[in-house]
Amino acid sequence: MTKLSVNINKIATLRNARGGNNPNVVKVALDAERFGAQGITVHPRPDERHIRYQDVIDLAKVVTTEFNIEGYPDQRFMDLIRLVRPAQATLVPDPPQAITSSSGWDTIKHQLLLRDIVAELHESGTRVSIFINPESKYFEPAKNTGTDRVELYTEPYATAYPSNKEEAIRPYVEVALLAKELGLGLNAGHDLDLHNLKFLKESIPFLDEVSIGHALICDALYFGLENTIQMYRRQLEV
Ligand SMILES: CC(=O)[C@@H](O)[C@H](O)COP(=O)(O)O
Ligand SMILES: NCC(=O)COP(=O)(O)O
Repeated sequence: MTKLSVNINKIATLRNARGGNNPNVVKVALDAERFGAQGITVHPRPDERHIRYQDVIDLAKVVTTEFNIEGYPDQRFMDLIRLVRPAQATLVPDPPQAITSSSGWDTIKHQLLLRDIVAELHESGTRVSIFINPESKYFEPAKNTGTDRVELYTEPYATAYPSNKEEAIRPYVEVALLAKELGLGLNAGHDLDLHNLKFLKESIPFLDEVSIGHALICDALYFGLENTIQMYRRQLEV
């Protein structure tokens, strides 16, 4: 079964726009779980443009599905993970000023750094996933870091999907089979939506988890959050 983890970054974007507490990030997370989300994902960025570090602390107390915290493993991020001990930490190589995530790790260049980070996170009892591009050269070095999973960066797939879905999925199937051979768990995320999700799942049926935020929250403006989460869940029931 492929789990749907709902990324609620953009709920915090809307809340921060007016400076109050509406929408309430904790309430939305609990409602999302009640509506069928099998995980909650947040990405506290250093400038706290959306999810704040305090949000993470508050959410950790109440989330009952899998809590997945994404981010660059600087000291503040590592201290946060050690404090809240989420089910999963997803390491992303984003610089502080990045408008959004735009690449996976160079696990060749950063293998030793990542190996130490993974070991430290394992001490907190947290599963580790490493954000990765669909390039086979990065997968054995990723395995050598000791990470439990990798998360396929799916923006290139989403961009290419409308013009040629068979070509778009090809590198992802190749590296997914390699990950499986290496004994790596497999997540996927970024720019997944109601158009491209089903084909990804059909092509890689052994995906452990997809984390979806931007498109899902946008869809919820039209279909409602409960209906939207159910619509995304149905895309994964192939
Ligand atoms: C790592 C990734 O691809 C996304 O989870 C990321 O959290 C998106 O961040 P923004 O919501 O800040 O665009
Ligand atoms: N790891 C991907 C994620 O959590 C959400 O990415 P997006 O759906 O907001 O692009």
